[in-house]
Amino acid sequence: MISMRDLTKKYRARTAVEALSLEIEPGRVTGFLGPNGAGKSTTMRMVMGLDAPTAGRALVNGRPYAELRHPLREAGALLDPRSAHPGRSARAHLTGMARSNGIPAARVTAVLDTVGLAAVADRRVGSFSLGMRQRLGIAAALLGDPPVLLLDEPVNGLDPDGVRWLRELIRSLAAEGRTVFLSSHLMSEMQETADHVVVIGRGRLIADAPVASIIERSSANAVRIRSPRLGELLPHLAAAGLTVRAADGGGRDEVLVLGGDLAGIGELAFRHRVPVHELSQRRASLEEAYMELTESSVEYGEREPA
Ligand SMILES: Nc1ncnc2c1ncn2[C@@H]1O[C@H](COP(=O)(O)OP(=O)(O)OP(=O)(O)O)[C@@H](O)[C@H]1O
Repeated sequence: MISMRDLTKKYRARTAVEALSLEIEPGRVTGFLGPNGAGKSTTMRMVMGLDAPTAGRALVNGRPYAELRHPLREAGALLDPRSAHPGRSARAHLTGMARSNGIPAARVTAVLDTVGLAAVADRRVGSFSLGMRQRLGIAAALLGDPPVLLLDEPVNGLDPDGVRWLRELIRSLAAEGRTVFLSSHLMSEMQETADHVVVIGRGRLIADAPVASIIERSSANAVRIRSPRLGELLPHLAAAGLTVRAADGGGRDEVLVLGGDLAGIGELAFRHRVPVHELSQRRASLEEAYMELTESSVEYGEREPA
């Protein structure tokens, strides 16, 4: 379990993280989302005791990270895949960590196997690709078999097989009852992996809710309706207070109806004797829901021309 209470970090005049209060629960994958510069890495660094909060606090299993007796056995993190020394082998890197944390050497072999680096364990880390470094960072996070895991952009650099492997690993870690806190900019991957998401923008909390309810609330949920006499139906939809917009990639005989449900719209068409050739639910994606939530808090990057 990770708890944050009014967690705040200021860099001179800039507030990177502002009064975040959150409980990251065990037994599920919590995705951590936000635009570039929103404060995700800073938050994770404060949880792991690498940055001191300006105000508030972050607790891991009820205590500040710095006060944990066996930190690697309580929380593991992948924060920077470049943190391993390039001149050392993967095995030497992990063995050093295990030794200084009282972790049995057998764990090194076990985690190298888990992340698929057993065959290259004795090669210098400097010769590793980004994906291999990510795997090594994940091995380091898993080394102490901790109940809490923080992974900052772990998908970066992984090939499609690697992405899939990581998704399954993350899901199984949460299924074992661990707390998994994961940041990523890949929304489709997050939708597949996370049970719950925390969204921040400009350091402030925007949403803290199950993935399903974040998607449910999106205005991109709609009913697609196709009819050869669509023109007759449109005034009735408007009279029922429903908004209509062009269907993405659809023809002139179809529209998306916002704010209604399948049954109601089907019955409306039936009452007015308008034939319907298609009536289907269009579900929003996490990406669409996320875009709406963060629209006003994007600081960096391109904007749509006005
Ligand atoms: N050491 C530092 N000194 C000054 N400002 C910093 C420092 N570290 C982070 N910041 C600022 O704090 C803000 C939050 O940065 P952070 O890296 O936590 O965001 P992020 O959500 O992880 O972004 P990204 O998605 O781009 O990785 C940014 O405006 C950043 O410039």
